This record gives sequence, structure tokens and C-alpha cells, in this order.
Amino acid sequence: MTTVVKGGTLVTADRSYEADILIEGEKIAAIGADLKGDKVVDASGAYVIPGGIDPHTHLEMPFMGTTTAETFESGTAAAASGGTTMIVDFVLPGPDGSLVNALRDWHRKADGRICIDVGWHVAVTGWNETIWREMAEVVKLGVNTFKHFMAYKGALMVEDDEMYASFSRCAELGALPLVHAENGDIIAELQKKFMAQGKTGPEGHAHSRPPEVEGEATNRAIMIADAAGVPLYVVHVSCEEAHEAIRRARQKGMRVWGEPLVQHLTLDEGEYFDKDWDHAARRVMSPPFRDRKHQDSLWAGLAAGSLQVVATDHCAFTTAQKRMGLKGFPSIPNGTGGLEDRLAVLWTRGVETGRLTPEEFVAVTSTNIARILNIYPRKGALVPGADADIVVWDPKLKKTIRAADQLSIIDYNVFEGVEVTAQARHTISRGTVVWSHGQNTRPSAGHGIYIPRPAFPAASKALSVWKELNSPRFIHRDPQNIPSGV
Ligand SMILES: NC(=O)NCCC(=O)O
Ligand SMILES: [Zn+2]
Ligand SMILES: [Zn+2]
Repeated sequence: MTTVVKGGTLVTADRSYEADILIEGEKIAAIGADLKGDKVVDASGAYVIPGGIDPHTHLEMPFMGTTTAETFESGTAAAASGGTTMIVDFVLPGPDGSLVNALRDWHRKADGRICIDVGWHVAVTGWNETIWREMAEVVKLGVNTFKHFMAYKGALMVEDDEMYASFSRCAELGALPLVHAENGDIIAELQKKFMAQGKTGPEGHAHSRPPEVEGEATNRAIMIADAAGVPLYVVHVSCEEAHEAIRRARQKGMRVWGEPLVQHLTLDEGEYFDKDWDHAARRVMSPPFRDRKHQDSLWAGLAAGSLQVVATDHCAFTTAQKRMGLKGFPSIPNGTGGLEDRLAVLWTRGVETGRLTPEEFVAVTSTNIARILNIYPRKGALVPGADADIVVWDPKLKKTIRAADQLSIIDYNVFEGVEVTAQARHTISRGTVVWSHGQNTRPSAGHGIYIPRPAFPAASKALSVWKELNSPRFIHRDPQNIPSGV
């Protein structure tokens, strides 16, 4: 059985051109003019892009005394309808602290239920010999990224020495450390201060996490990565202070990547000052939304290449769950949604405004992260041999985002009322059309598979060779030439 995606303009990270794509089974078999197949997917008047990859989701994740309401089934169905064909979800160790058991747990939740492909990042939330040993097992199981939280004091947060140890282990294993960069100690102090002053509303969340807190932690994480001799990926970069740290590190020749979220690019901190408690609490996430100055910085970083990936950090709680924080903002579960709307909102606010070219859009939604995560060109590319993860992207398909219409099971949408000018006409995942606009069908659970990602020692090796060449020199001195002490 073959399928031809016919009559569209292919857009990849490096060029746009007219061609058909022939799919055989799960793979792209050929790209060219006038291709024939058993079945035709109409792409006339549309762009044809590599399926979106969202490298930052939290589905069915226990967090802050509850569990994210978005399931692997609903979250991946929502993703497919929005043109995303792969997510990478965060695995958190449970009470036994085992990374390997946590990985098994995530497979148990996802296997047979996912509509599109998944990969995992595993969180390192402490440090001991078991974690050191299990990191190697996790890498063998196809995970090449480890996440470190510098915030959430008393829960997930790691100290600097633990981060240094884990980053060094990543360097040995050819894995990439990721960081949530916010100074957790200072946030905890500011939370206590505002609560003591009776400032308990959701806006306290934003006030207790100013940009300086993020900028400091980003600088610190970069310094620790440099000391450990490992590249670094900074998740949810929300402000100029963090972006500046990444820019500076890259100018110095360091391999540091930054990931803004579509929410931080488009939504304003003013949301937290809404008189409606539910409205504000639904938007509580870390780092918080910022003002226009920071948004401009993030857009500029994407265009200039100092930031590389746009994700969502989809960590979705219902309104009822958000109300766990009615007595004080520190108890509002942190997280928002966006998985379903990432491509449409980014296209509308990015490409339609001229801030991004269509090629840059493909780079930041798919190709760059496929390369960073070492799954390129299986994912993130339109080339023969790649997985046929393809989106027919219709630049004339408008809609107004409404929670009432979404596939996500959350009872609201932070983009409610936003008008988007483009959407997925068809989403193809490994050769199967899993979503077609206007056909009232739901992507089928069980289609998605786990995509293992091999370690990528090249970057660490390059760094260690360079570090060795430039290492501090220690001098051997003949004991006879050393003065004896007084
Ligand atoms: N971002 C957020 O508020 N929640 C998800 C967990 C995290 O990534 O920090
Ligand atoms: Zn985070
Ligand atoms: Zn997250």
C-alpha cells in the first residue's frame, strides 16, 4: 500500500519547493514530480512540512500533590490534531527514587494508548550511587537526556554539587543535561514573604519568580555545564535575562541550546492580574508569563538562532485542580496547556507577522530538536528513508481557538479566543493519516510507538578534547627545589 501527498509546497528547515511525496509503509520512499500511489492525500494550495515535535510535555504526571489531568491518549490525540507527530515527555522518579522503575511506569501509562510517537527525558532529582549506575541503564534503554530542576525546593530541586555530578555523568555517557533554570531558594523566600503579607492571589506567583531569578540560574547552569564539560539544553526560557546568558555562552563557543514556549512568546503577565481568580490561576506556570520586552527578546532569539526550539511544556490541570491553591498561590499546581495549538499559534503570530520565515518555523518546531535529540533524519526531515511524519499545513484554514472544540480534556484553554490563520489539513504519522480536518474522527490510541534515542558522544568528546588541550597546567617540581616550611 502506497500513498502520495500530492500538489503541495514542501517546506523544510533549509528550503521550499514544489514536489509530491511517495510513502511506502511507514517511510518516505521518494520525493519528486508527478508521483503515483494507491492513495492520494491532497496538498494542493498547502504547505507540506515535517510533523511537529514537542520536546516538553508532562502527561499523567504526579506533581504538586495531584496528577496532570491530560492523559497519554487525550494529549497525543490533541497533539495530532494540531500537526504534532512526536512528543518527548518527562519521566519523574517515584518514591523509591529509581530511574529505571520510573521509566517502566511511564511505559505502562503510555504503551497502547498513544496516538503519535513518544520519547522520554528522565529527571535526576537527587544524587547517589544508584542514580549514577541507573543513568547508564536509562541510556541503554534509549534515553539520551536528563532533566534537572533548579526550582521546586523541597521536592524536585537539586543542589549545585548534585547537578555537577549528574552533568559529569552525562558527559561520560554521551547524554545531554536539561535544566529548569530558576533559583529555587529565592523563590521559596519570596513566596513566604508574600504569603506572610497576606498577598495570596495568583499574581503572587509571577511576583515571586522575577526574570532575575531565572537569569541567575541560567548563568549558573551554564557555568556548571562548562565545568563538567557537557553541552546544555535550557527548557522554557521565558525572559531576556536567561536568553542573554545563553547568547553569551554561545558567543563564547559553548554548546548551549534554549527552548522558549509558545505561551511565553504570545501571552502576557497581565493575565495574572485578571480579577477572575480562575482565569489567573489557570495560567500559573513556571516561569510565569512575562511582558512585551521579554517576548520581543525571545522572538528575536528564534530569528537570530540564539534560541532554537519552540515547545509547550504541556502540563495541564483542570480548574478544580488549580483551586487547590485558593488559600495561597504556592499551592496552585504549576502548568498550562498548548500541545494542540502550538503550530497554529506560532504560525499566526510568527510567520504571518514576518517574525519567522516558513523555513524557520519548520526548524524551530521540528528539525532543530530532532537534531539536538539525535533522531534526525528519522524525524524532523522530509527525505527518502525518514519516517513518514508529514503535515499538510493549510495556510488558509482559519479558526478561533475554543476549549469547547478541543481534543484536550482540560476544561479551558489559555489561548481561548485567539484567532489562528492556519491549521493542519492532514496529519500523517509513520505513513498513516491519523487526523484530517473537518472529518470528525479521533486519532486512534495505540498507533504511536516509543522512539529510542541513542547517546551522542560526539559533542561531549569534542568538548573533552578541547578541555584537555586547554586544561589547567600542574607543574611537577623536584622536592629539592621546594623550600621547606618554617
Ligand atoms: N512549567 C510548569 O509550570 N510546570 C511543569 C513542570 C515544569 O516544567 O517546571
Ligand atoms: Zn520546568
Ligand atoms: Zn516542564
